[in-house]
Amino acid sequence: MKQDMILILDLGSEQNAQIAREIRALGVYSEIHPHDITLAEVKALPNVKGIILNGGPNRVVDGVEVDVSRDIYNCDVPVLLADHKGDAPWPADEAERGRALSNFVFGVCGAQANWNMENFIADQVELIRRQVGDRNVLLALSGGVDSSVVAALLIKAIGKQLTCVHVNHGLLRKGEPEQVVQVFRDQMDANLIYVDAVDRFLDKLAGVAEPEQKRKIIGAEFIRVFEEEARKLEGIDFLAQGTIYPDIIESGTKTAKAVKAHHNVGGLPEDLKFELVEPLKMLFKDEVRACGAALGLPDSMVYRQPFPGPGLGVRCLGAITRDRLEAVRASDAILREEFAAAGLDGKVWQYFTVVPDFKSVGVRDNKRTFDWPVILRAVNTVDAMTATVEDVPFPLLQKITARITAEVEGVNRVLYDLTPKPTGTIEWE
Ligand SMILES: Nc1ncnc2c1ncn2[C@@H]1O[C@H](COP(=O)(O)OP(=O)(O)OP(=O)(O)O)[C@@H](O)[C@H]1O
Repeated sequence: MKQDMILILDLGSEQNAQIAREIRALGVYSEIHPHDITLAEVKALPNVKGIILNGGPNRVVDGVEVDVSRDIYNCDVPVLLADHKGDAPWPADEAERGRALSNFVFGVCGAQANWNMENFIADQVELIRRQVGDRNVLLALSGGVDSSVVAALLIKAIGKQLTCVHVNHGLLRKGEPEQVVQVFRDQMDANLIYVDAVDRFLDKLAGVAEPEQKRKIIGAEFIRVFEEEARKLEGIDFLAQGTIYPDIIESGTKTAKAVKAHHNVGGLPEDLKFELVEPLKMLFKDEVRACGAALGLPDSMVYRQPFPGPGLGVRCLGAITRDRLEAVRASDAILREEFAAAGLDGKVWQYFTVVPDFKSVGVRDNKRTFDWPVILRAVNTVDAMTATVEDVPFPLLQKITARITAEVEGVNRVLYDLTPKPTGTIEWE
């Protein structure tokens, strides 16, 4: 490993991830570990230059104040105890906090600012080669940021020892399956299995209107398709996954409550046993994007907005029909094009279209129409717990309306969803 490290030991702070990110922003690598790590485990970590004992409101667990083992205080690297008995231990002002961190990291610990993507990629390539040897790895490649960056990293490390499986379930956005094939098969010369499962998914979903039921069918069918492909292959020992650092932090440290189990290609049958390769598990999302860009993935893949697992399936409200699904896909493509042309694509957190399962009366070329509406949604959020509606310029809304009603078959109206979260959720289903 090439980079110096500042270790954050979790003594119940709610700012562990934030402090780690801010230290990394100074160019120094930082990892969060639980408070009961042993001195031997600390010593086994590479290049630890300093330790922050990060106390906070969750320090008292079941009436007992948690602490690290005594010998960590006497460790041969500087130890900073950030705990002011219940107060926020770090300055609230970002610049002041930056100065405090910089003083400890560089002034006290003498760490080098050598955390960068080039070194990270070089380290990971070495680690992946060491873990995998001459064996083979399987990856479910959605074309989303996380699995795409894992794919690019593994292609660099082990080339054709990686097999990627991309499942086109018919619920992807316009151009996405084509882009996966073009980037990974054509440009990166990867082993890519492209599975056209469109009919299979849409047949299974036919007539199913209940949102949770739709999500379950999509999830279960995905596992089934992926499992079938995995069984056709021989000599695969590893499964690569796009687990990222927030997935791990959110699965719970010993002081914080577990937020959620981290998701991945879970649900594979017991007899399909793989060892996991998770090269992004120490990266925050912005670092995953930087890694993807450094590996040469196109911006449209690396900086794409978040997209729900069940894809367009939850934006084609109620029971999915092929014609309404096409209306969602075509209107979504127009919205994305117009937002990009107006420079809103890098600014608005998430924007998409929804097609409900009812029609309204309209008029076109002096003739009565009876068609669907398209609902536009554009929201901003920091943590996805709350969201505000983007104040889209009215002329742009009018232009998008004109294009959608002219170009998308079966649509005669366009609506803008003005609802923040709460009371609406970001997605409609
Ligand atoms: N259509 C698909 N084809 C192949 N693999 C898929 C597909 N959809 C999902 N996956 C796999 O399931 C994982 C979890 O999917 P999810 O939709 O929750 O995305 P995610 O965690 O945001 O990851 P990503 O950014 O890679 O899409 C993906 O990382 C990928 O490995």
